[in-house]
Order: sequence, then structure tokens, then C-alpha cells
Amino acid sequence: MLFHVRMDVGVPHDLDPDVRAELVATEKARALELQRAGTWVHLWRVVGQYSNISVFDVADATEMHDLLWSLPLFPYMQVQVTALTEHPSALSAQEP
Ligand SMILES: O=C(O)CC1=CCC(=O)O1
Repeated sequence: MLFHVRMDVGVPHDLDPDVRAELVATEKARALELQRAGTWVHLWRVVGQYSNISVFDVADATEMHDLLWSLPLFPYMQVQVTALTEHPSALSAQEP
């Protein structure tokens, strides 16, 4: 099941720089792990913003929810999630 997710990151300016660096490094390691596993299918930066647009391929909404909540930066994110389904006009939906 595919989900489109927008994450807007808002780390407090007064957060200890070392804590911030550790959070970002841990988030990156988790993102790379999930991309290599095929779960985090797309990860794009939104131009000019500390935001990303991502697509996840997970079993269901519960897995999506748990994954998002487990992200190191989750406490500092606003997250918008949209469930996706196949469009009937998509090339991939056509009969051979
Ligand atoms: O920088 C972001 O948009 C938040 C984030 C997601 C994965 C990652 O490494 O950083």
C-alpha cells in the first residue's frame, strides 16, 4: 500500500547543536535503511523549505503510522499523509 507523505521539519533553534546533529544523523541512517529495504520509495526535498515529499510502500495504515512515529525527527515534524491507489488511466493499470 502506497502513501504520499509530506514532512515539514521544525527543529527548535535553541536545541543543543550536538543533539540536533545526532538527531539528523540518526534520521538519515533510518531513512537509508528504509530506502534500501524498498519501504521508503521516494524521498525528495521541497525546494527552499526544510520539508520533504516522500512515498512509502507499506502493508497498511498501521505500519505507516508506526513507521512515522518511530522516526527520530518525528517530534519535530508536521506530517501530512495521503493514501494512494492506482489510477485507472495509469500505464501500469492497462491490459497488456
Ligand atoms: O530533512 C528532512 O526532510 C527530514 C528527513 C527525512 C529523512 C532524512 O534523512 O531527513
